[in-house]
Amino acid sequence: MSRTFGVDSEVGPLRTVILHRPGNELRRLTPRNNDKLLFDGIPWVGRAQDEHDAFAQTLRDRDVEVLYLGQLLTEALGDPDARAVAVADSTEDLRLGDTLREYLRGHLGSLDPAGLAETLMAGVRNDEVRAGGLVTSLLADEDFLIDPLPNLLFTRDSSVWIGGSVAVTSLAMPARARETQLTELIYTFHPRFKGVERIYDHKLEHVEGGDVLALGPGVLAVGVGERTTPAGVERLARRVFAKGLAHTVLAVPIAQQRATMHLDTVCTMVDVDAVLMYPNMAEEMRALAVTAEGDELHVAEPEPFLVAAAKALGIDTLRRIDTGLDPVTAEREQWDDGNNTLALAPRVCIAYERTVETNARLEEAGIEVIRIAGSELGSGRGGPRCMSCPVSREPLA
Ligand SMILES: NC(=O)NCCC[C@H](N)C(=O)O
Repeated sequence: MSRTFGVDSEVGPLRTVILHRPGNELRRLTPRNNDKLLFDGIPWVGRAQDEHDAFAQTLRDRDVEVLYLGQLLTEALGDPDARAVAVADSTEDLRLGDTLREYLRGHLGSLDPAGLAETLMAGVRNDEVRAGGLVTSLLADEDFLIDPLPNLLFTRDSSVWIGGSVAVTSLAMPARARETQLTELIYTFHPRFKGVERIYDHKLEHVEGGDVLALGPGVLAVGVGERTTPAGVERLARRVFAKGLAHTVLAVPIAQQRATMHLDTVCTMVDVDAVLMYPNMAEEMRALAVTAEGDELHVAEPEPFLVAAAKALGIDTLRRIDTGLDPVTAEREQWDDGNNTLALAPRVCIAYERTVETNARLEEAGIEVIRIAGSELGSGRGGPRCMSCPVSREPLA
């Protein structure tokens, strides 16, 4: 089946999506490194894989094509130029020193595409290579020479499609920064994506895909908080305006804390005119509407988010459905990613089964909720939207 690229809304029928089946990179998590690697616990990897397989099957059952990041990376690394970039980029770290860097470059260069892809994702421990030399001897056995990337699971954050162009993002947390080296490789070297216009790259100001919501054709909302920076949204706005990919970017300040790390942890769209929102924050959420004024940016005064969004979309109101039932349930279910739904089409979404009250609210509002298990997947603090990067959605009729 041939499908074109492009995403101009949150809810247009989903056609193609990139997921990452969790693998050995999750087996690197220990109680000593899980905080730094942005996981709340140590997932049972086999069960996480089962849950993820069921998620992927749910998508296929609804006629969504599922691409896997690991597979795309392996295929991209079939190109010798891609391998050279991958080896150079993954060994830049100043912790390595010259001797170890040279050794590692030789080691990585000897791997086949699948082996190299696996190593780039799962990382390399000091005791897994017999490098020799001073740095090797001084590092502990369990020190990573190349850090593992357990958050690859959250493909939403490391690239985002805006119209028919893709933005390789710039991730703020050191534990995730290298993920975008991999998405950059995929979009540069994979035959499927050759020639696609790229409007952002991983060396620019921080922007994370979980903060970018395509509210409707021509309208983006971008959360600015723990991850995406004010300078990041400014840069992204300039780029999308220059390419005619949007007429309005709503910059939405969100609390700089883990519970609300991305805009999609507090707000996702479930219909062309309805959002699921975390009620404990909904009242105070504001947006600054940014539009183009020649080559400059025009920034409007802050307005309530729902008001600014409805105006930009040219509709009377954006309906709000609340996470949870009371403030405490809302707080628990927001933490468990009840907010983080993935729309398959207007009024159809995937949600974690555990966020019982939120799912009931959605159904009361006429939204079909397809429930998936996420007891293990959830330990990385991300839900169905975080775990998916839509590459193609049908335009809204
Ligand atoms: N869009 C999202 O909210 N993604 C979830 C990212 C979770 C990951 N452990 C992180 O802290 O970045």
